[in-house]
Amino acid sequence: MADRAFDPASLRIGQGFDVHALVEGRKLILGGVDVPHTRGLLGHSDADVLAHAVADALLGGIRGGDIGKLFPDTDPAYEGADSLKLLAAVADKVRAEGYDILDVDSVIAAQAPKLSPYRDAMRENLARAMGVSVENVGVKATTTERLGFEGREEGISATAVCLLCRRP
Ligand SMILES: Nc1ccn([C@@H]2O[C@H](COP(=O)(O)O)[C@@H](O)[C@H]2O)c(=O)n1
Ligand SMILES: C[C@@]1(CO)OP(=O)(O)OP(=O)(O)OC[C@H]1O
Repeated sequence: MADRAFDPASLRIGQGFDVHALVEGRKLILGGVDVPHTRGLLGHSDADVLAHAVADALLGGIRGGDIGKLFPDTDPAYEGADSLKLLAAVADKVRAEGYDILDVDSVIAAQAPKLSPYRDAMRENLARAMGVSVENVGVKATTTERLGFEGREEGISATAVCLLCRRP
């Protein structure tokens, strides 16, 4: 790391969190992956709770509000929107503000279905959307041991953190 000297004041962290309800008759899209399941997430967009949490983490890092401010859920333009495209637009905004995306990590809280088979595909989709290496994108999954709304399979939540660096 000796050759990677940087001004610590150029670093920013961001945190994002999102929840969507599980309902019948919707696809379950997580990190851009169409996960086979009996129910899917309800939302104005494709309700990709993971992509939304990551987008909000990026926006937190630049103190840029949140995705609801950028892409209002009252705007028909975002009805059924591909959330990876919204995430790509947010990543472009981060770079336009003078920041590079160094690292992103995330957790999905879902009692079901089993998500580990889709983890790497989600990482690849998120990385491509943000224009970063897949090595710099983490996705994890946890149940909540049947506790809370995720545990009762009423919904799925996701949380994400990111590290940004202002270009010199
Ligand atoms: N929807 C999920 C939830 C969990 N996993 C994987 O199972 C592991 C154990 O989960 P616990 O909640 O019992 O700690 C977890 O670390 C994940 O690898 C999963 O794939 N999909
Ligand atoms: C993604 C957006 C797009 O209108 O809508 P939803 O899919 O409803 O998702 P949510 O996280 O509730 O709000 C953010 C909105 O920007």
